Amino acid sequence: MSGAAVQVEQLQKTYVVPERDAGIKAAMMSLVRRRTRSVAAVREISFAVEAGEVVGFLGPNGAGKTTTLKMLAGLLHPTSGRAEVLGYTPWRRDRDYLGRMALIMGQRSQLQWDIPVVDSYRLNKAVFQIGDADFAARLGELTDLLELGELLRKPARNLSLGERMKCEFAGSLLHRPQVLFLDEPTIGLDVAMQRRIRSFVAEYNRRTGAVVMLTSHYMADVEALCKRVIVIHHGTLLFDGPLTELVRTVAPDKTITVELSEPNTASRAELATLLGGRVAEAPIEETDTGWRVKVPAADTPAVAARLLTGLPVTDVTIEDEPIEAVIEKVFAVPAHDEAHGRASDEAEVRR
Ligand SMILES: Nc1ncnc2c1ncn2[C@@H]1O[C@H](COP(=O)(O)OP(=O)(O)OP(=O)(O)O)[C@@H](O)[C@H]1O
Repeated sequence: MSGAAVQVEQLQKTYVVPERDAGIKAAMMSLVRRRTRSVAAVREISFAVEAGEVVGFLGPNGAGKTTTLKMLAGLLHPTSGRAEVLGYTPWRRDRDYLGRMALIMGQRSQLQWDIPVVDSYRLNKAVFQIGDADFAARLGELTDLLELGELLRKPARNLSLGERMKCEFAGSLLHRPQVLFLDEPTIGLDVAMQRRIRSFVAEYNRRTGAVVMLTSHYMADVEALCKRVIVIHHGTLLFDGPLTELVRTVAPDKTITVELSEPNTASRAELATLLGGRVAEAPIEETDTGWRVKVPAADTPAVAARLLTGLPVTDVTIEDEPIEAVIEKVFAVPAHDEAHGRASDEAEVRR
């Protein structure tokens, strides 16, 4: 495999789940003949992440994101395929590997519920064999960065969700992992706390050069942190590249809004003429104070210039399609993955 920090090749995970119809007869039958169903959660995905990169791992519910992160964190064995993280095969659970990565899940606490947070940290200190001086220095740094202060003395069960997440981060980073897998780290947090966690992740990446792979349903997280995104859907990799390229490909238009000193001085037909050429076919919408038009991104400067010279414009704004809308379009691909000749997500198997 190459020297990338994370290298994934043809990774697959199929869960086999028992299946039974309702009723006593079905329960009896299942004793002699077990019926199972296989769920293809991750299908032959391949990608590589270089040291220092922050990559957004996107997909709708059930796409296979958590399953992939769990394999990379060594919590699950794949059905087939290969992965190396920092040169280790994660599911061999090499002690050195576990000491160099962290998986933080927004919906699962890794802190001991009933003891003060700092005592949970002391347990981590022992597990990861962190020296006294390193522990004190790192805890001091993380306490400052995340403003933990008094929280360290409280049991985790007494913390608010946002406070707990800050403490989860600090606890998971005391051993200075070089790879961070973050699964919905801001889920359920208020906007201010989301921003706090986001800037903390960016700062940790900047200070340590750690690789970060992040799943989030909040596009603000992705926009703020990830230049590159990997999109999976139905377990299949749909896109891997710069976020800007994804936006350009899926939403190639920009919206220009002009406010006029004398609203509606230009008729729709006049405006269309002013826009000219194929731009004239773009959707034109009348607003209370002027017009809003959608134009191909490449034509934006020329169109804006024509509007500015041809109309009594008092204000002009040019916007990309909101990232949420872009991602929604990406996810709107059909459930059936014809390109791979698969008829369905789930195949029946009997034994
Ligand atoms: N332990 C399991 N046993 C059986 N099926 C599972 C198991 N875990 C996940 N799945 C199934 O595998 C598929 C992928 O699930 P996964 O949790 O990886 O998706 P996800 O992209 O993380 O979704 P979400 O955004 O909802 O967390 C889904 O169809 C899910 O129902």
